[in-house]
Amino acid sequence: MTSHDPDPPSPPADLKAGLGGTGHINIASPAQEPIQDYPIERVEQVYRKLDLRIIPAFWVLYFLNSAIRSNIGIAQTMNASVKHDLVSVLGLTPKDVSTALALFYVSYVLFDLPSNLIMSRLSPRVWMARIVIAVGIIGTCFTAVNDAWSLKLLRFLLGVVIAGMWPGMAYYLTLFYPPSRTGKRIGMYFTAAQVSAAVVGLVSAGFQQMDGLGGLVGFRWMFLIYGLLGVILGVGLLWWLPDRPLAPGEVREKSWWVKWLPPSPEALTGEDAMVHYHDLRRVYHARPWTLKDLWFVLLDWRLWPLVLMYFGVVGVGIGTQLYGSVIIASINSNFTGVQVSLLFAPIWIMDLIAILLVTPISDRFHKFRPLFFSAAVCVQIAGLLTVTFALDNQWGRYGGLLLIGFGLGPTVPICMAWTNEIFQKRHREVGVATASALVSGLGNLGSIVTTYALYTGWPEDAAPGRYRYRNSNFVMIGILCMSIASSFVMIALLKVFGNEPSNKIVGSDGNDSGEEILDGAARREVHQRGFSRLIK
Ligand SMILES: O=C(O)CCCC[C@@H]1SC[C@@H]2NC(=O)N[C@@H]21
Repeated sequence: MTSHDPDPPSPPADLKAGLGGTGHINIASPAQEPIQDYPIERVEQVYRKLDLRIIPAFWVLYFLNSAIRSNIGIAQTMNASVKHDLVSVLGLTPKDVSTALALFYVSYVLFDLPSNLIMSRLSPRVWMARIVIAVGIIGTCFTAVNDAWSLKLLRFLLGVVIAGMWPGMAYYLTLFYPPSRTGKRIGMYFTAAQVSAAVVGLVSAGFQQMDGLGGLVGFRWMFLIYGLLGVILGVGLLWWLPDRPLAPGEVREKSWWVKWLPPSPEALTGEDAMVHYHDLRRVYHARPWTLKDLWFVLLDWRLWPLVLMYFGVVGVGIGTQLYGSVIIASINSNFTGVQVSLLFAPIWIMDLIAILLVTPISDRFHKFRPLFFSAAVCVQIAGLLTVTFALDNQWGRYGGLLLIGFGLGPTVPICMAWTNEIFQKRHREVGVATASALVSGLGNLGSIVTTYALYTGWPEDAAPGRYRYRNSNFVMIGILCMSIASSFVMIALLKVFGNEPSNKIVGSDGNDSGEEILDGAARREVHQRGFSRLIK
C-alpha cells in the first residue's frame, strides 16, 4: 500500500472509461486520473460485499445445473425393481445410453466458445440467466422423453444450452475481481457440484416414492421438478445478478434488446464503488474486441498447456464421478448397492474439503498456482496407484479412492483461475472469455475419453478378475502425468517468453504502460506473506 486518500476526488463527469465493457455499455478511453490506493482492509470489505451478492447465486445455479446434467445417471436405477427406470421405460440398449451421454459432451465442447463470446458482447447477467432458463426448459422437456431418439436429442440440446455456463462463470468473476482472487471464489461455487452429487442421490429416494403419482413414473417427476426449479431460478437471476460494474460517473446504456428486461441493482454504490473501481482498474481494462483480437488469442501458445492440464483433471474427475461406484464394487463384489452408494459419497466429501482448504491458499500464494495444481494431481496419482496395486487390502484400495477425491477437488478451480490470470493480463477481456471457454471446452474432450473408452467402456479391461480395470487406471495415471508435465512446460515457457500484455494490444487503449500490474490481493501477498487472515 502506498497512500490512502480518505475522500478521493470525483472523476470528471465525462469519464467513460475503465470498467465499462463492450456491447451495450458506453466506453471510451481509460481514465487519466491516478489510481487511488485504499487500505487493504477497506478493499477486502468491498470484495466481501461482492461475494455476498454473487457467490451464493452462483452456488445455487451451479448446484441445480449439476443436478439437471447428472440426474440421467440416477434415472437409470430409479424404481428399477418395478421396471420403471429410464432404461426399461424407454427400452434403451447400453449403446443408446452411452451415445446419449456422449452427445452431451459433443455439443458442450462445440458451443462453449461461441457462448462465452456472446456473453462478453452482450450483458453477462442476461446471458447467464438465459443459460439457466434454457437449461431449466430442456431439463423439463426430459419429463416427456419417450424413446432413445428423443433422449439423445435432448442430451445434445442440453449440451448446447448449458455450454458456456462454467467458463462464463469464471469470466464473469473477472469483471468484478482481480484474477488473483478468483481461485477461492471458483472453488466456493464449485463445491455445489460435489454437494449436488451427494444430494441428488438422496433426494432421488423421495422421487421414487412418487412413482405412479399423476400417471408419471418417479424419474419423470425428478426431471420435471428440477427443470421447473431451473426456469424459476433463471428468471430470478435476471433481478439478482449484477451487470458489469461501471466506472464512477459512467452511465449504463441499454441496447434495444435488454431495454424491456428488468434492471438489477448495481453491485456497489457510493464509496464502495469508488474503492472497487480503483482496485480493479489495476488489472481490468474493458476494451471492445474485434475478430482480429480473437485471432491473436487463438494463436497464443499459452492456451495449449492449459488445455492439456484441464484435459487430464476434468477427464479423471468425470471418470471418477461416473465409474467410482463401479470401482468400489470391483474392490469387493459382496458390497450391496446401498453400501456402494454410502462408500461413494465420502469421495466427494474429500473433494469438497480439499477445494475449501487449498483454493484460498492458492490465491494467497497465487504465483505458485501451478505447484498447487501439480501437488494435487500427485495426490490423485498416489490414489490411483493404491487402487491398482494394493490388491490384497480392500480398505487400502478404498483409501486410494478417497485420495483421488481429495486430489481432484482443487485442480479444476486452480486451472480456471490460472487461465484467468494469464489471459487477463495478456489479452484482456476477450482473452479471458476465449481462453476460459477453450480450456473448459477442449479440456472436456478428456471427459469423452475417460467416460467412453475406459472401465465398463473397455470390455477386455472390465473382464472380472484380480486385475479388473487395471489398464483403465493406467490410462488415468498417464493423462494426469500429462497434466503435470504441461504445467511444468507452461512454467518453463513463461520463464523464457514471459506474459507481458500482447504487443497487439499495447497502445491500443493508451493504458499499457508496461508497468507491473499489482492488484489488491497481490499487494496483500507482498505485505502479509503467510497464512494470517487467510479465510477472510
Ligand atoms: O464442466 C464443469 O462444469 C466443470 C468441471 C466438472 C468436473 C467434475 S464436477 C464433479 C467432479 N468433481 C471434480 O472435482 N471434478 C468432477
